[in-house]
Amino acid sequence: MSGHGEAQPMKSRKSGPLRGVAEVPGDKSISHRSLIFGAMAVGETRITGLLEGQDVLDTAKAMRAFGATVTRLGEGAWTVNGVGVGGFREPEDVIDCGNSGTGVRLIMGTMATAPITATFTGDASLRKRPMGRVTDPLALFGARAYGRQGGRLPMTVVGAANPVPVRYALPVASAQVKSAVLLAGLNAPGETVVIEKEPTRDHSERMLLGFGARLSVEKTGEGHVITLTGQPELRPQTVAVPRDPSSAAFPVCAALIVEGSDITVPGVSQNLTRNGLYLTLVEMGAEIDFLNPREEGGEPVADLRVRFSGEMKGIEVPPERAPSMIDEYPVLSVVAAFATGKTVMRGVKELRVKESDRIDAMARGLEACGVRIEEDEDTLIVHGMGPGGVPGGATCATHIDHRIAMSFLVCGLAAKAEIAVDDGSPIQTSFPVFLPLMNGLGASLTAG
Ligand SMILES: O=C(O)C1=C[C@@H](OP(=O)(O)O)[C@@H](O)[C@H](O)C1
Ligand SMILES: C=C(OP(=O)(O)O)C(=O)O
Repeated sequence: MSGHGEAQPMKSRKSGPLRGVAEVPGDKSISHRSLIFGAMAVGETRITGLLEGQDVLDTAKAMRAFGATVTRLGEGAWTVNGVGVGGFREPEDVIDCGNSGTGVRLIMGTMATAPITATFTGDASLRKRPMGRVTDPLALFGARAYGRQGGRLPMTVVGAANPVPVRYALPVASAQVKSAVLLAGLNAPGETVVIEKEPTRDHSERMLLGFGARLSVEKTGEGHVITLTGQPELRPQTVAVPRDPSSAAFPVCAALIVEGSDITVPGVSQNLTRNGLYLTLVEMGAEIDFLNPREEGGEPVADLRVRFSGEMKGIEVPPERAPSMIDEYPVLSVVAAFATGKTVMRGVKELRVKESDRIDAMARGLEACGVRIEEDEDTLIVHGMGPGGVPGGATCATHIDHRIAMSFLVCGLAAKAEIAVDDGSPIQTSFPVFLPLMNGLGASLTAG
């Protein structure tokens, strides 16, 4: 949906201890990929635990527009009957990816090596985000893209009728760009190679192997060298989507700052390309037990028992950890505001090109709540005020950004005075049950 509907103000206020089990929904990255890889396989892919957030629903709709049959059987249970690698048909209308950078960039990659043309758009947030990072490597395959100034949506992509394979070193640490190149490489003859200096989330690599593609990852001095053999026949899979560690971050961080809390969050990914927040919280002194380690849906997971941690201290977050926690900096900056001492987050300029400029959104909102912030282009520094020390009492702007909305609502659960957000509706994109789930643990969150 290109509009995100009417603004939905929300509020949170100081809460009693959070208690209970927080069963967060399915992983957003893996949900998008199950639909897209399912659409490129021949036969029926069965998915359970699919995240039914708006971002993923928009990808499901797009897969239908390109010719796949996508069916919802029940809550989180979906099937995709794919058209095969290179089998996308030309959509009859504009593809609207709503709020989703992952959706639009992965789908552009997928159609870029098919002999079809598609026009993409999104909501006011997505239309501001840079697409050149994806269309530049797609041009090497022979695709052409015509967008607005600065490589913005709406944008028309003309797929390459005779694609050539590509060797591409990622100029930014981005799993979306890596995945777009790999997806384009699927329908190019020969070997497509992607080189990433810093490892980013590896769901595309894991899932491509699962769907039967020939892919290898070599760790070299240049970084990870990923080699994909083009034009495989992908085999349909049964995908059990694990829970989303980026959504789990919100109840986890809330429990760490709300006095007396003791919650369990089952099935949180321990994938090394996703677990940076959890390492960071432990370094800050968080009381987190990682229980019952096991595999679920092809991902290493553990059950997290999380208790209020009064004694957390500010730290320097290692910049090389950024890709493994890129979506978690907003909520980490809230925990940092309740820690003692300063938390320094460097190497985070990618945050400026997410659903909003997340450095600016967190800095302005935390300042409005009485927290001292320092920032530059690539850095966010939060001066902690200690347990319960954040004054609050502000309305924070969310800029059509679900993570900003949820972060300030978490902040309000432990601040001295109520915190409001101007628009919580974007929460629907990734965590539609956020309000009832948090309130079920004892949080005081209200809409309206
Ligand atoms: O590949 C993915 O599923 C994602 C990659 C990340 O984006 P970048 O590739 O822009 O870092 C992340 O922020 C996004 O939420 C999901
Ligand atoms: C950055 C995010 O998503 P996307 O890029 O898919 O819009 C996110 O979910 O935090």
